[in-house]
Amino acid sequence: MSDSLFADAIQRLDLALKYVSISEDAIERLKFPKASLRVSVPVRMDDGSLRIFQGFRVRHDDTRGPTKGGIRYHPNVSLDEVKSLAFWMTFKCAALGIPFGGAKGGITLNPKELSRLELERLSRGYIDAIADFIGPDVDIPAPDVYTNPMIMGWMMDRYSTIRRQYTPAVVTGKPIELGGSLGRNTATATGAFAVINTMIPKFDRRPQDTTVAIQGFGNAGSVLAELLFHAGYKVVAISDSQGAVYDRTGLDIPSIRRYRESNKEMQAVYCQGSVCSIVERNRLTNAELLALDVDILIPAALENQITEANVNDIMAQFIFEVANGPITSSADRILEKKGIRVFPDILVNAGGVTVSYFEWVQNRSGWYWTAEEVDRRLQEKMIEETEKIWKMAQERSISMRSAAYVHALKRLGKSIDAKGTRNYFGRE
Ligand SMILES: NC(=O)C1=CN([C@@H]2O[C@H](COP(=O)(O)OP(=O)(O)OC[C@H]3O[C@@H](n4cnc5c(N)ncnc54)[C@H](OP(=O)(O)O)[C@@H]3O)[C@@H](O)[C@H]2O)C=CC1
Ligand SMILES: O=C(O)CCC(=O)C(=O)O
Repeated sequence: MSDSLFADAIQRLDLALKYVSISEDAIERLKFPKASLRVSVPVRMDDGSLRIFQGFRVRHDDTRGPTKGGIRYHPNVSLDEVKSLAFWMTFKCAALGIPFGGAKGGITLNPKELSRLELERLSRGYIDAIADFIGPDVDIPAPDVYTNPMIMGWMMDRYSTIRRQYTPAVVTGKPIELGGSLGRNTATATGAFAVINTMIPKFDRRPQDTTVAIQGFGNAGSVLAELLFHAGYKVVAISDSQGAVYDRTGLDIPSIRRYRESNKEMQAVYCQGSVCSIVERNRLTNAELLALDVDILIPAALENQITEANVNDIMAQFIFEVANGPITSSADRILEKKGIRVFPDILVNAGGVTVSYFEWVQNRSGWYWTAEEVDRRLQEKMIEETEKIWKMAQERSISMRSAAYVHALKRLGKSIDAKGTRNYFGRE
């Protein structure tokens, strides 16, 4: 296996190309990001010192529209990671039929070590550094790991100041008061829940007989855990960066979420209460959670969690990828051979970007939708595209991942070819 995440991501493209005929030019184009920006962001810290942070923004492909993708604050952020995340965004938007290309951004840091004011200065400084690279018709950021609506609000405000124009459509996932969409904060989980509810009955399973383990209890994982709980699924294990907790009779997810919410320190940006300090019994490591004998495993934290090293420990029958890239391509091949059904990130977690698209449409039109309208359109989109991908997987006897890539590639290939080779590649 290659040690580069991007090289590994490209392997998914190569695999899907066996099942779809698109022009060589289009394929070549998709193997390289359109543009990558690396910036230094100087931040005056509360103690008066100056720290320089490394930031990135990568635009992978804009054939189908302005590029779109979140911004991550994490110690492991690198150009390789951001390129891969941008690549997946291109395929996610195409798989869902959203008129956007793919992008991603990030800053390398542990945001939990910064005060709220330091975070605000960092977020505004990042926008100062990338302002010429983004825009409502060019590239539109959103939240990802360890970023949230408050940070998106600061970013939108800073961009508007630079442009001397109120520009809500430059960023999505904003606070409602600054033009955010109802339903964006829960959209990733709601979309994943729609995929699970569409797929699980096809295997003659009922929620009440189905056990679930979820790695990651943030925006995506915690909301999804609660949706599954209310639908009758037995959520037996959850985790965060501190470790996992397990109860084979099922965890009371709403109480855990309520406890965390009520104990958030008022000034803290990141929730301080780990699930491990809330549920004190049956502690596990994250590695042990992945190996639990459950029906459904949901990685909802970071990439590269299931690799060749631990793939043979996996006992779940279904894996729904809420995180981006949680399974390496070599582990994926082994899971397929073992008959474990994997539902891919570019479909399962696409609810987030779908409602981001709705937010952008609302910002552009100045007409704001009700929560019911957002939810109705999200459900419609997620179920329709899940069914199309499932049908293709059945008809061609291929994995859901390959089917999702083929589905996306067909849309991408048509758009790339429609542009014409002369225009696109500068040929005479
Ligand atoms: N937010 C969105 O709209 C979308 C997110 N995604 C993807 O979903 C995944 C999660 O994102 P999101 O929920 O927004 O992020 P959050 O920042 O809200 O939450 C991240 C969660 O992952 C936990 N975590 C961090 N490191 C580890 C680790 N090493 N092992 C286990 N858990 C860990 C965190 O724990 P702790 O609280 O202890 O720090 C936290 O519970 C990411 O892959 C992201 O790219 C995909 C589409 C859209
Ligand atoms: O909402 C968006 O625009 C992008 C969300 C995101 O980063 C993702 O889907 O991975």
